[in-house]
Amino acid sequence: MERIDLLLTGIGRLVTPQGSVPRYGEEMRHVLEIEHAAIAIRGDRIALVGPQADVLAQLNGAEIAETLDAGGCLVTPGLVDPHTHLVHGGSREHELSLKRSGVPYLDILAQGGGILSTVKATRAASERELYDKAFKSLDIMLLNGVTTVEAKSGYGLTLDDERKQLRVAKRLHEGHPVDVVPTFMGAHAVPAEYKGRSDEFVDLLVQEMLPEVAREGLAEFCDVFCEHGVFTIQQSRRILQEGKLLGLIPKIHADEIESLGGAELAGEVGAISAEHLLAASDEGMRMLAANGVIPVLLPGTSFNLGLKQHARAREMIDTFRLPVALSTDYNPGSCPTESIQLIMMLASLNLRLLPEEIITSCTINAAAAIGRANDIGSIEAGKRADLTVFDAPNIAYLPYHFGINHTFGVIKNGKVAVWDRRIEGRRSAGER
Ligand SMILES: N=CN[C@@H](CCC(=O)O)C(=O)O
Ligand SMILES: [Zn+2]
Repeated sequence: MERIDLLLTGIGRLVTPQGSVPRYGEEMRHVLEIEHAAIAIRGDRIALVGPQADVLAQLNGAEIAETLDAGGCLVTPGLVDPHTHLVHGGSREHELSLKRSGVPYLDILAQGGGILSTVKATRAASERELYDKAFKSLDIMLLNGVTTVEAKSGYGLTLDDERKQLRVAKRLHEGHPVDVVPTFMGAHAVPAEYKGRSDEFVDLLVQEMLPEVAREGLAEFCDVFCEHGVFTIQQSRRILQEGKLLGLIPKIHADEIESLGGAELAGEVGAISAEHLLAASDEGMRMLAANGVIPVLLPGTSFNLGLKQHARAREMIDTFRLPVALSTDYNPGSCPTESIQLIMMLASLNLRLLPEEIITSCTINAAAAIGRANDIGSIEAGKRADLTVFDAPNIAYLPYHFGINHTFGVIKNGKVAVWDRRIEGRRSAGER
């Protein structure tokens, strides 16, 4: 056996989905569970995983640079957050009372607030300010156990301001332990200067913004807010198809508030994922399934907007055999939280997902929603050594004991990124 850089022992329970593709329907419940496990890491890769006795036997005679005892904690793959609006200026607590008095989300946007208020703040912010603010959010995500995050632009809405957001995302990827995956979302809202002229804004997007973003390699995905009063099905189709021709993989905010046919469009254009989907039709869900589109559900958003309706996750899994993923949708308007563990709780409460389905949704299926299921999302030899260590006896405990952060440790790219001294306390307590 070659040299091992890091050996993680004393894992009370290891839970992981398996494979390099999304888990569909009832497969989402099939996770591997190993008690008293260990993981050997070489460089940024997992070299060995299994029951501790087996791993130690296989390592017999190997040089081990560092050994860490997980103190009997629960270990899962590093969590993946595949839908965030990470980079933005300002915040929108000034809209809270308006929202709570019953003014709908889309009405606030139509009045020039909502997303457009964050557009003003983002345009006014320097690259440094955007970087520092997003860096803090990434710290919170990491401390919550997240190791990879998708980040959308969409608060610039001019070529230069969109490029500014995407450049910040790139620098964050380089400068923060959490990996940041960039998505161009110039079609997030029609900016004030194009009010009533949305087709002209779409021309600008297609003719100038998309080609430049693709030319500079600033994004992997292209996303559109397809919604009543924002971008129509026809406009969304045009943007996503043009983006696809330029090598940007389609994603879509679909059927969040009204059933417009966004899920159907996701299937038609071959999107990698469709997001929200509260109002998706049966035909829409059938189209997602027929075209391998991953539904990314955002229960924090429906919760925070006070909506009675939730995405029909049980039907998606049980009837349509879809590979559901979960995400925070972290953004300053509809879901101002970085806490993926809150989302786990809401997925249990409002989407009726089982603990195994929740773990799968936050790991391998979330990784697949950003095209990375072959690299992250499970604990297997050869995969990236991204691991989250929880102070919990099992995975059901995570959504059960809610409102707190269970994460005690995070290994990112084979390196210790978070290690709470309370792990040591757990170990000594276990030994007594
Ligand atoms: N729905 C559109 N976009 C975001 C919200 C953005 C905002 O309100 O600033 C979402 O995914 O919920
Ligand atoms: Zn969103």
